[in-house]
Amino acid sequence: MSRGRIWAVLPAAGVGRRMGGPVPKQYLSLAGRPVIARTLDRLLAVPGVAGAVVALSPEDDHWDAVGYRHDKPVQRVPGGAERCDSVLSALRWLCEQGAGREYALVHDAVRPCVTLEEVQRLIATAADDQGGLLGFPVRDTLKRDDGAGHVAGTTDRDGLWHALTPQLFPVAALAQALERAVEAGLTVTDDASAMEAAGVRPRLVTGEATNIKITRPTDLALAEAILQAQQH
Ligand SMILES: Nc1ccn([C@@H]2O[C@H](COP(=O)(O)OP(=O)(O)OP(=O)(O)O)[C@@H](O)[C@H]2O)c(=O)n1
Ligand SMILES: C[C@](O)(CO)[C@H](O)COP(=O)(O)O
Repeated sequence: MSRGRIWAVLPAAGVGRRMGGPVPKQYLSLAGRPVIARTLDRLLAVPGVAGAVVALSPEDDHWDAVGYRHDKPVQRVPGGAERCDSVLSALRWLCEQGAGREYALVHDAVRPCVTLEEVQRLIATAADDQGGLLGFPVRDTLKRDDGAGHVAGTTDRDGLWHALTPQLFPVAALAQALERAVEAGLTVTDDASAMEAAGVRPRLVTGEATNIKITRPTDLALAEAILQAQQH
């Protein structure tokens, strides 16, 4: 059971190198609406979510044109050089507002197909000090390469999960864990890995494989098909 308010935290300061093109992928049109607007719609529709903090590049000149409006508050903060810096910026802002003991539901701005059901499952299971993340078990056979285009071995997939977002943690605890991970020079590609480095064992909560991250050009058409399928 949640002991405090929950704030959606959206890192949205990336440049989308793998997507390419002049417009960062969070601002590309997905079925007639910017990706980031669709993602915000989904998270702010969750009854327990009080509002959102979006971390944008200091050079961002697209957000204002989106003109995003919602009954719940949406705060813009400056993002940083890496995803973890952008998340930290949003968490620091929340701490300044006195929300350090509340919860951050950190979600990539470029995962617009996340469902209400999976977010509610995460909140119902993981709103405590341990926190948790959505994920799903690896389904395919895994190969390790030898660096020269041949198979060096087959890796046991038993117990391996794909990490998704959202990831849910207490605001101040996650901020401290990320700060320490950055200071220690650790590579933290998600929020849970900073908490793991701090000795926490976040819960793995089953999410949907359709909660894709728009990363490469073909993902846009895939996301559009997923959104269409979700309407039926
Ligand atoms: N300095 C950064 C880098 C990434 N992100 C955000 O983190 C999320 C997931 O990152 P990713 O898919 O890697 O986005 P990009 O960094 O934009 O993509 P790429 O790695 O291809 O450049 C995205 O919402 C992205 O905007 C961020 O807020 N700040
Ligand atoms: C946070 C994340 O979405 C979890 O899958 C992911 O780590 C983002 O970064 P990536 O470099 O695209 O894996």
